[in-house]
Amino acid sequence: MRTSLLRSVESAVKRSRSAHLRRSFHAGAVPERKVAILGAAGGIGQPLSLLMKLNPLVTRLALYDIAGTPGVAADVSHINTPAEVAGYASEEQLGKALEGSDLVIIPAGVPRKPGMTRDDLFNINAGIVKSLCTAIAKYCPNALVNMISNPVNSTVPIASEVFKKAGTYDAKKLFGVTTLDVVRAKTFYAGKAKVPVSEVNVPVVGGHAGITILPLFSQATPSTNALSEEDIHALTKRTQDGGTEVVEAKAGKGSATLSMAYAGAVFADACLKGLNGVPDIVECSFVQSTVTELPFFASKVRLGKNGVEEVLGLGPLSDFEKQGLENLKAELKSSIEKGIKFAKEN
Ligand SMILES: NC(=O)c1ccc[n+]([C@@H]2O[C@H](COP(=O)([O-])OP(=O)(O)OC[C@H]3O[C@@H](n4cnc5c(N)ncnc54)[C@H](O)[C@@H]3O)[C@@H](O)[C@H]2O)c1
Ligand SMILES: O=C(O)C[C@H](O)C(=O)O
Repeated sequence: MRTSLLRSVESAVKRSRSAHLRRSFHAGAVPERKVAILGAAGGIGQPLSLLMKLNPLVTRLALYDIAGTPGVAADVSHINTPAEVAGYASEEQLGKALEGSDLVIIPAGVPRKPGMTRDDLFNINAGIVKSLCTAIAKYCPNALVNMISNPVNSTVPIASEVFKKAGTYDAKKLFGVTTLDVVRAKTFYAGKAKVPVSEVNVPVVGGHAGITILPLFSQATPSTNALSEEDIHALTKRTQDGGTEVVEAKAGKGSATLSMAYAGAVFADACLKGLNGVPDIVECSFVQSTVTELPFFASKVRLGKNGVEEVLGLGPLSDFEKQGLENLKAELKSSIEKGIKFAKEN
């Protein structure tokens, strides 16, 4: 009788201890994180919402769009992962969607059709980004912002100006998402160099349009002697034209959505890990920078508890890359200035 009583007390104590350990582990090691996706019902937004619902670091997922959000939110919410999903479907609900967010991902805006440049999207997307960033400044001024909407070379400067005007700008928290360029460079390099794609790393610097996209294949790992100069030039061109390759293949039905959702989810996961204090999280991103004379530039960035912890330098460049760097500066400078001018005048 006594032994059975003792056993049941012991097991109750054990249960309570392990419940306590579980609670303190959740409270201490994995903080609650709210992620908002603006443009969640779009070509990128939908698969990105799915991928963020699968991310164990996300506690709450706010899906906002001007059309189609209830369906996407209901659909994604049925997936049996912990993140709680809520849909927000009109401008009046934008504040609720943003409140308490740690990370806001913006894939809102129009995509390219064949024959267009990313800059051709400026007239429509600049206004969309400006109004969304005005709301971010109001409702979640401390959130990290992952800008996907094109032209990234201009939308990131627009966001910085909107935040400056609102008095909330923190350069450490604003990121242009260029991860898709890295994803492409890794894939194309692995195919050509015949190395396992999962082991490949290639930094991509500069910006996110045409020749402003500069993959640094001289720093690619695993390194190889198997590639000729001609191969490197062709890989560079293919990476720079990767977006156009998809736009043409989709023949008027938009631009990259699935690979972009993957890239966006990879970058968002890196941001969340940085926020949670995971050390040595490094990704390329278009951020405020002193790496060159340009005020914004994509390079490797170390992510931390406040967003950007360190903007890393370019490392040694080949002569071909040095030339590419000089060639991209004029276009990137003018796209940055165009964004700043728009935000100052509107
Ligand atoms: N950074 C990159 O590497 C990268 C890659 C691919 C696409 N993009 C860009 O991402 C953007 C979206 O592409 P997509 O294929 O998903 O387009 P899409 O048209 O399929 O979806 C865009 C969504 O944005 C929504 N939207 C429009 N105005 C809005 C507003 N004010 N607030 C909230 N939502 C709004 C639309 O309703 C739509 O659901 C485009 O600008 C595209 O060029 C960037
Ligand atoms: O090419 C586009 O217009 C979309 C995006 O920027 C991409 O690189 O795929």
